[in-house]
Amino acid sequence: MVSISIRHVSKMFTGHLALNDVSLEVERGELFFLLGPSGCGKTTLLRHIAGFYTPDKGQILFDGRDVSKVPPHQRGAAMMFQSYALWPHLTVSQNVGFGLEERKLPRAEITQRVAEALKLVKMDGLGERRIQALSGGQQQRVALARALVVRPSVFMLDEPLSNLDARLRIEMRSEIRRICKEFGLTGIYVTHDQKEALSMADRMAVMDGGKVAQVGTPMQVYRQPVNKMVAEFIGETNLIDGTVKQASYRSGYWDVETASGLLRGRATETLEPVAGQPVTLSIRPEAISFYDLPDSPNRFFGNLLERTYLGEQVQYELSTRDGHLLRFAEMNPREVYDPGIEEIRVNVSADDVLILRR
Ligand SMILES: Nc1ncnc2c1ncn2[C@@H]1O[C@H](COP(=O)(O)OP(=O)(O)OP(=O)(O)O)[C@@H](O)[C@H]1O
Repeated sequence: MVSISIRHVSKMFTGHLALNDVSLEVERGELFFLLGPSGCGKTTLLRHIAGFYTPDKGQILFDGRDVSKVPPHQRGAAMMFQSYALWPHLTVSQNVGFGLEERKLPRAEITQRVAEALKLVKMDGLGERRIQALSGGQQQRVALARALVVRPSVFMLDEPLSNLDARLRIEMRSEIRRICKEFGLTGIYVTHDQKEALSMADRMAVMDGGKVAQVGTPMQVYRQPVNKMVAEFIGETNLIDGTVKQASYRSGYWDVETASGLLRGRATETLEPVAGQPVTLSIRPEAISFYDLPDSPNRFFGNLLERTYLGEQVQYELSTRDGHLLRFAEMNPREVYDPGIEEIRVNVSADDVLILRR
């Protein structure tokens, strides 16, 4: 188990700044996610940690030791790619044991460690199978075993689940997390799938344009996004522009003038609003309800445009009086409302109206 420090790392690719002064601290044994839209620099950062790239500026430290110029195979890190990169002509055991053969370990130890790794990923008994004779999910487990068999101190995963179907992806999320925790691995996991990150991460960094926009636990990032980009990227949200009018009688809450009238919201930890400040309000769809909410001054009136029934929830679109489109969701719906209904009123608690810097 090692801790990883990334200190002021920048990387330029042919006139394009792929990483712009990135600093992060990853704790020992932590499963840390790098998340963000395509091209934001996630893979480039992961490759720096793995040692495939050297930073133009800054340092990467493992347990306080500068490894910026240490080659990949001397960093004690293992990497798992989206494309598994298994050898189709070898058996499962041969694939898993390949790294140990290269290190010239004794035969008996290789056999024992391969068997252990296969057991860990629930593939025991399938060691003699050819790779072609495996399902996508099983191939994924073999790739996992192959990465873990060398007992890495840092485990890096680059979109490891993107080739799996939806059901397997969900199953493998908890499997990978279990294995990382059982092994006590420091894991760095790259994905653009926010559900994967929210469900698996101890902490995450949301990246944008080569910079770190926010670092936090899944709940911190979801509940306290620092800006519009993070609020929109992590989960769905409704954004409404407005101007801060005054502090409300409850401390931490503010009244904001918007085209939909006066709305009351709470400021995030990183924002101390002042009267007259232009802000954006973020309201999650699941926070909006048909029902009156206690202590809620926030109401929207409009016509129901769309309805999507999804079983555990029903999603609606409301066209508000002032011409906004408001998306909202009722969880565990016992009844549904038809599109076309006019003059509907929906409510949202001040706790769920987040005031963000504009
Ligand atoms: N070897 C390279 N040479 C030149 N430009 C590169 C190279 N690798 C990445 N880039 C550029 O650097 C930026 C960051 O790329 P990177 O692959 O890190 O993004 P990403 O966040 O992992 O995206 P994705 O989710 O699409 O994989 C992109 O603009 C990309 O085109």
